Amino acid sequence: MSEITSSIPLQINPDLQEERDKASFNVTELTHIIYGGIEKTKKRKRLEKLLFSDPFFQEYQNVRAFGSRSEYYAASVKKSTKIFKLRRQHKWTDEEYETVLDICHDDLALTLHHTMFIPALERLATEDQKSKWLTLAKQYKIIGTYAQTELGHGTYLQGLETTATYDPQTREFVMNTPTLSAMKWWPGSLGKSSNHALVLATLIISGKKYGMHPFLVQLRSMDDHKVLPGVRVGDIGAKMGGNSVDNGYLILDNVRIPRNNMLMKNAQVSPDGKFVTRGPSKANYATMMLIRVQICTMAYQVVSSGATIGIRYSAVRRQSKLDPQDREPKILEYQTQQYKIFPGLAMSYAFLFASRSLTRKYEEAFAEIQRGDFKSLPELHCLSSGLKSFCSEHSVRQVEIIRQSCGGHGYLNAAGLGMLVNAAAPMITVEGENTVMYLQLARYILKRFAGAMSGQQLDGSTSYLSMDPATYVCPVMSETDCRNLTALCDIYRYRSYMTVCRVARQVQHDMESDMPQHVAINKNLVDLVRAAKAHSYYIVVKDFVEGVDALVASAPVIKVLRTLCCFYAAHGIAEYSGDFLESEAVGLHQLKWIKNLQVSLLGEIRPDAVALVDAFDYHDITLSSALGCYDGNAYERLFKSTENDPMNKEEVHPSYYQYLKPFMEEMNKSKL
Ligand SMILES: CCCCC/C=C\C/C=C\C/C=C\C/C=C\C/C=C\CCCCC(=O)SCCNC(=O)CCNC(=O)[C@H](O)C(C)(C)COP(=O)(O)OP(=O)(O)OC[C@H]1O[C@@H](n2cnc3c(N)ncnc32)[C@H](O)[C@@H]1OP(=O)(O)O
Ligand SMILES: Cc1cc2nc3c(=O)[nH]c(=O)nc-3n(C[C@H](O)[C@H](O)[C@H](O)COP(=O)(O)OP(=O)(O)OC[C@H]3O[C@@H](n4cnc5c(N)ncnc54)[C@H](O)[C@@H]3O)c2cc1C
Repeated sequence: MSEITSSIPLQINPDLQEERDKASFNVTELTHIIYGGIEKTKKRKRLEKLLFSDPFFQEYQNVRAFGSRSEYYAASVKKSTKIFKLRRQHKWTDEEYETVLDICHDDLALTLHHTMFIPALERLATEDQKSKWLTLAKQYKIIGTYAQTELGHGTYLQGLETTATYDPQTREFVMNTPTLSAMKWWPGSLGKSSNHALVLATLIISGKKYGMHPFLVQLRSMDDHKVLPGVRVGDIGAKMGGNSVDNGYLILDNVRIPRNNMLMKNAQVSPDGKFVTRGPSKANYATMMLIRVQICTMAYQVVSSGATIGIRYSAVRRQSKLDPQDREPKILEYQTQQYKIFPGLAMSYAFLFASRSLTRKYEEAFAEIQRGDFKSLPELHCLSSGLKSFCSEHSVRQVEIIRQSCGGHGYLNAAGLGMLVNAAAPMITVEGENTVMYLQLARYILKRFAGAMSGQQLDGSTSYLSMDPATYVCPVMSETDCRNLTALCDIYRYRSYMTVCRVARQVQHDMESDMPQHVAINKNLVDLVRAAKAHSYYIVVKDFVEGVDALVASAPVIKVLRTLCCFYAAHGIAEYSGDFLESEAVGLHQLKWIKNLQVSLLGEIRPDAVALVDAFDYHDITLSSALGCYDGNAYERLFKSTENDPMNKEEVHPSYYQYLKPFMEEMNKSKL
């Protein structure tokens, strides 16, 4: 017993080293592909070194694990301000700053300032307004948030109740929260951190409503951070996760702001109260679309960090017996363990390619929109809505499966998986609740399908809806065909086509039976979401296949990525086999072959599993997991983590003197 210490061995756990030694490809080459080239990887490493040479970043992990809510929030404010100062000091570009946020985990108290406040100013303010407000925001001379959601409404933006009433006498807007349900509720960094908020409110001029518009409202004094007259603001309370962020409430009572505080890029109110719009009516929704695109990248980061922890731990954990003559095997040897974790590994690479492709499309469309050309907006809105929902839903579910696959230790905070699931869970809700976003996509698909039926030539992500289904023959004719990525992609495309076609016909049939449109739609909502999911799955598989096909890389890297891509596609068909059979994208024979392939691919991925997660190259501090550390010394790190546990500070806990001791004394004296 005396040999048991909590020090961490210097060497890599031999079980993990053994895995690294048998990798079939060069891990560094794949890391460069993931980060977009050698230079970017080097830059990230330099930034990591700079940040983590400061002991604060290590100490922060302890506060996060063991501190009170208030201590965690304070440490997170400190972390945010440290990063802001480093940014100024080192003159980081936006890209370098984004890299730093990725390295740091997205749990900064002031995160909304960067993720939403600044992008909203960039998208919604006029050039004059930008030169004032954006400059101040970028220099951290004001700290802001994006206050849209209310207690009564988050999804239905037309139902927002906060009002901005124009007063032409004083040339001001009067901001009001008319009811309890109108109070802003949820905005991040609102409760305690921000001194300004971009408040989304219904514009009223001379008693007439003009829809939702953005207004910049100062909330707190710039001298002492005290709340300004007419403003009530506070934190909404502890959440399942993300407790470093002060999501807040806000009540405005006749708060007057100058006319110029309405962000007027898309619509203007003249001094005498005339309302003029420019561009499409949804132009003020622009910031949400950006974040939806970013959530796909976050989903990649979430699932790839979960897979890293699960796979490294499974390579060092030994349990039970496979061969009765042999020692206990690594749990990674069990086929069932591989079946729990490898879908998350394959999904990581699928989402890497899908989020990259979506980001590229977003950047192209954004450049067009800046030039006043809005033609790509509907396609981009629907693509980003669908992929945001798909990637968040699948990544959160998969990380929870990985957490369960780590047995009891997966339940400890020190494992990092529970925290990851809880921090990532809101991706399903924020920036448009997933079902609602799938329905936005479904609405678009139905319109495009109707267009295709009337002979329109479609382009973009829905172009396949012009296909003639009669020409479809399942491209998998034999077991070997199942490895053909194009064939697998065709199966997804046809499944999507048939799912869309079925629901479109049903809606049309219901409407022709004299059902009002809204009744017909509501009667088919479940199938509409199914169609949006089938379409999104097809897009992700297509992006993965096309991404791998376009790669310029060594043969071993291409081979391992093709294997993962094949597994990702085969696994999806096996998991949703009912849908694929129902749509006749595959028959029973093909399904059997694809299921067999899926299982045999587990064994092919197995030797490269650790190398494939090493390629994500997450720093130990970023991963923040005793189970997933690079050196594989999971038990030592778990034991070490107990040193910081305040419960272990005293040999005898104060509660003993307060409660247990008197209780024991009473029990011992008792005659019963
Ligand atoms: C180891 C490495 C580290 C790993 C760890 C990594 C990360 C850390 C771990 C975890 C972190 C992960 C997650 C973090 C969690 C939280 C995230 C943090 C911050 C996020 C901030 C969140 C901020 C917010 O939520 S802000 C509020 C967002 N609110 C919404 O999104 C509201 C949703 N509602 C709407 O958008 C709309 O109401 C609507 C549903 C679209 C309906 O709108 P409506 O006006 O009613 O329109 P209608 O349906 O009638 O449609 C009309 C028409 O318009 C078209 N339309 C709609 N929207 C748009 C648009 N945006 N652009 C273009 N066109 C649009 C629509 O299609 C219709 O068109 P048509 O008429 O059919 O042609
Ligand atoms: C961690 C976190 C951070 C946030 N940060 C911000 C922020 O910074 N700023 C901000 O403004 N907001 C923020 N929000 C709010 C967030 O944007 C909303 O919660 C989100 O848009 C969902 O809206 P809701 O809460 O009104 O959900 P609801 O719309 O009430 O959803 C409840 C249920 O109703 C269903 N439903 C609703 N409408 C329909 C429909 N039309 N068809 C079918 N089903 C429907 C949904 O599918 C869901 O199942 C945050 C939320 C969270 C959890």
